[in-house]
Amino acid sequence: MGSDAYIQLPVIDFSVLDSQNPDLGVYDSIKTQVLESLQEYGCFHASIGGVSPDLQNSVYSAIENLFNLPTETKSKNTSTKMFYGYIGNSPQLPLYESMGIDDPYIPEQVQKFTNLMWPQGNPQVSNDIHMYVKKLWELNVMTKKMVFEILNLEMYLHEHIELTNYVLKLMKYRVPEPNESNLGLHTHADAGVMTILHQNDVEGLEILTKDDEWLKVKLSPNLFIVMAGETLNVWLNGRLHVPLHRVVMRENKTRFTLALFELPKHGNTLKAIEKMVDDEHPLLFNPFKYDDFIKFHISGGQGIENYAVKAYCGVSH
Ligand SMILES: O=C(O)CCC(=O)C(=O)O
Ligand SMILES: [Fe+2]
Repeated sequence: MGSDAYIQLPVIDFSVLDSQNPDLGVYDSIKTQVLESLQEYGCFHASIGGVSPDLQNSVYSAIENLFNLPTETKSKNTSTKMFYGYIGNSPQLPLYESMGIDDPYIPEQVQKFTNLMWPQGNPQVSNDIHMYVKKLWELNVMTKKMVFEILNLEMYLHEHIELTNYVLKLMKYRVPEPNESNLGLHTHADAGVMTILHQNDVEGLEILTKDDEWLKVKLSPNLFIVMAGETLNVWLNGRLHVPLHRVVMRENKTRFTLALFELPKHGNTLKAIEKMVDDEHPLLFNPFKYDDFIKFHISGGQGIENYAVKAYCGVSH
């Protein structure tokens, strides 16, 4: 399986905002591009400053080393979030392996993880991962701020920042055996708020467009993929497109990727921002408790085209 054509994702340059006095016109133009891309594709490619090729290489070589550790060691990686501790040898996804770090923008959290994996410690890797995550986190925060601003929801931003936290996921996809399917990760929409994704060296990510066409995402080592999740669309009452995507392994090479997920905190109720609901935009999702949704998700209650949140609380009109 797999697609042949590439998606032409918009490339948005955030690095111009790094200067002390960014031009307001430039800021506004980026904001518009962000919203339009998320409405049309549910994602875009972002170019950011501050991630040197050296940093990138050292983070990916650390990821490779991490996955080479014994399964017993890797299994020590747990998360307060369901699906974000160590996953490997899954019969449904035999090519896929992953580890997660909770709240990775806190240096001590990354250190806790590296100390668990390398009991003698590994400050270099811990620092590199933290530095890298900080950049991805800044990109996430900026994107969310821009989306709220352009939809005139500034006054709701702070409250919605408080509703979420973050997990960094490190992923490995092995090369399929000759008799195995090349599906690395099944079709899904990200259930959280927003995902910042990076594929380093080997392609594999594919996105279903609004026209129902599966297209490959081109490998761009210097660009990050920003993707909307279903929770963001619950808040915004469906203003964005949330893309279904999957991973297909077509190259004869092990694939490593990295993703920063912004997820609702446990215990929270998620619902549309009132201002986003009116005659023209009837309510699309019933308010729901995130923990109840997770239970539903684990029980495999997905259904409707792999949009798990929509399957759980979507309103039928
Ligand atoms: O590895 C990838 O490129 C995609 C991973 C992904 O979609 C996910 O973990 O939700
Ligand atoms: Fe995903």
